[in-house]
Amino acid sequence: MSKAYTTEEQVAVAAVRRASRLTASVFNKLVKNETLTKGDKSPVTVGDFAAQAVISTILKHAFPDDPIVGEEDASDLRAESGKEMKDRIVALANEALTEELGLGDNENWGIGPGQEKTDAEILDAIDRGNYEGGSSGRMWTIDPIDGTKGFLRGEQYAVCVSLIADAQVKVGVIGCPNLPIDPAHPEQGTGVIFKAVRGQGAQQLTLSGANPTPLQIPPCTPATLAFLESVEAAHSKLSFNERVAELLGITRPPVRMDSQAKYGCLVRGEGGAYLRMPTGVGYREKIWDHAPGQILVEEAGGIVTDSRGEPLNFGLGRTLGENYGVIAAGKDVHHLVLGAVQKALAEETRAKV
Ligand SMILES: Nc1ncnc2c1ncn2[C@@H]1O[C@H](COP(=O)(O)O)[C@@H](OP(=O)(O)O)[C@H]1O
Ligand SMILES: [Mg+2]
Repeated sequence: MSKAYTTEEQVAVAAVRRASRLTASVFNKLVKNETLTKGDKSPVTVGDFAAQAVISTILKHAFPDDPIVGEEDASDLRAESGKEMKDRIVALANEALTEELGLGDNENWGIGPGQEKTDAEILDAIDRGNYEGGSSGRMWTIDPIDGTKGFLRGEQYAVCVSLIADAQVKVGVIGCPNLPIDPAHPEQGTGVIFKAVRGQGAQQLTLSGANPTPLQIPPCTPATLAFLESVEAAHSKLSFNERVAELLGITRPPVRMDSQAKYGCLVRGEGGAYLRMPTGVGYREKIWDHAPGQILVEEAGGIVTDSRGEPLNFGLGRTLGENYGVIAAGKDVHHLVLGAVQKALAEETRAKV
């Protein structure tokens, strides 16, 4: 019997590779040349839209009936005022879709030489990401540039795709163009793809699709643990992480990094636990920010829960619902981190009364 989700995995990897190459070229062509101190986010916007167009086009050709939950929508680009940006996006998306890459590509997926799309097709592809999500059936998630702040700083960001069926993540692919292939060997360069299929394990590849390496979270204790956490204090309550570290006797400083590259580093053993607690502004976590990471960690032998110890619920719509935070870690430390998180939460509650 053939393995489940083989085509889905191949399509998701092909889509993430092309979109990752596109984002790296947007950075080199646009971000480096534009004055970001003015707060001009247009390069990232162009990159986001074009990368979502590429992934969504590929998914539509391969799986025409599957709905998509994507971060972006094209309404601004359809207005006359969005024309210049739209033209840039269509050009970038077509460049990425038609590039000759070989390695697992397939003309039935709408990619390769001669596969240019019209403006309307590119805009429609972006808008296919408007699905509202839900607890039954298949759906894909796309986060074309996760960690936009990291992308603009030239640091970590990730191109993320997942397949969810009946609220369970089945396939997850995370492309990290700026992540070292092997931190112990910087001369090998950067550009990593993490992938996982339910029941079939997790692997790392290079962005060019080479050197598939199985991933298993290595053993860890509080003595060797460092928290992986956001760079942005607005995304995660970093002072809370400090208290949890204190309760666990953790002495290593946290590793701060943008995007779902944190999940990738966790499964490679660079850290030990990813802790993301809400900052209290009522923000709801988006499913595309955690679905690929969740399956990656679980398939590498780890556990992902919220601060109640409950699994993340991908069946509630575009968000994970009420925000109880995210704790991802190897089996040997997850319960310790969860216990310390609950203790720190109880302290906060006592301090309030
Ligand atoms: N107040 C908030 N709390 C938690 N996450 C938030 C947030 N505001 C934005 N985010 C999410 O945090 C993601 C980045 O996470 P990280 O800090 O781990 O890099 C953003 O993804 P995008 O960059 O794709 O928009 C965005 O979805
Ligand atoms: Mg994101």
